[in-house]
Amino acid sequence: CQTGEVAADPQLYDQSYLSPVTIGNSELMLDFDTGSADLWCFSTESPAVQSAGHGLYNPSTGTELDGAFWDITYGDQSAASGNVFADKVVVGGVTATKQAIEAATSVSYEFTEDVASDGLLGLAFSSINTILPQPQTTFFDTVRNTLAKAVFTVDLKKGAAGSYTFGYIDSSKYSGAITYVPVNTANGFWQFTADGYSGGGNNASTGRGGVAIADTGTSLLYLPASVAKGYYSGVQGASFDFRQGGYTLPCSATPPDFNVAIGGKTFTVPGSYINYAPLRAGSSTCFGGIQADSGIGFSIFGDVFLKAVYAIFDDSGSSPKLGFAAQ
Ligand SMILES: CNCc1nccn1C
Repeated sequence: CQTGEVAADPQLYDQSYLSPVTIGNSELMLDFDTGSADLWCFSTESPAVQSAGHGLYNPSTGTELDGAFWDITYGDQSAASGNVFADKVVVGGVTATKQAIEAATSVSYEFTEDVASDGLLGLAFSSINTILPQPQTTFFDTVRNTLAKAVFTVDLKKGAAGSYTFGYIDSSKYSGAITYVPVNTANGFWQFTADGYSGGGNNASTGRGGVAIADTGTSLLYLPASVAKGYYSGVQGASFDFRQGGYTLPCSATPPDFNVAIGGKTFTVPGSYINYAPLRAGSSTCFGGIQADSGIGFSIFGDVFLKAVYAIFDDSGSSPKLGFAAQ
């Protein structure tokens, strides 16, 4: 029975968290993403103009899946595509002997520019894997029957290294009880229902909960427009900036804490997490860590929320569930 743990290293402003993964005989830094289900990486097949500065997977150690290809577009319209190989993947000591590796032959500029990241490791449900003609399993699904327990956990931190564990829950990483809620897998995400919100201006219109997904690959916390508006109504100098496409606030502000009720338990995001990052280096205006989820169709509990809790992604029972505990 396999268990393992791997570091989650924060990038600038906690924009993403990267973890070392051995693929074939390359060690790459991948962005673990519970909001998607493709394991893709820059490769020796990627055009040099797109892959400059990135670690590359060399498919010579793998076996090509003939006729298989993949093409993914994320919510922010970033995209990548390529072909597929089966190869050995090791994450924190947990080994998948034959994992589908999606080698990029084309990536959009968002990925080219993010030189610290060599690709993504999807941890959503394999039902949304983009490989055609036959979707393949995520790393977690590939190894889950070899794990001591079919779970992985997420312990992200603000401005410090956190960790992912596979196959076990680490009791040293949380305090109090774990609150579990059911997961709806219909859209392929770790989707749950938040009971309600409070904190901030008009107490962030408490009581209005909603459908949400837990997404380690998204930096911020996207909430119903009325909740986001209500929160910032209590923050001096905050406003919705159409040019920036979201709420901004003075970097000097100390925004109020924000509370989320899930499964009857309240989890608090410290206000400091919501003063997210300067619009550009040296700016005294910062982008807010809470934004409206308008047009998405559900709320996204990205890293701004996840770094305030210990999260358990549990597929060990008759149906998947999400656990949250105070860090
Ligand atoms: C889908 N989850 C995270 C995400 N959103 C935009 C890009 N990425 C990787």
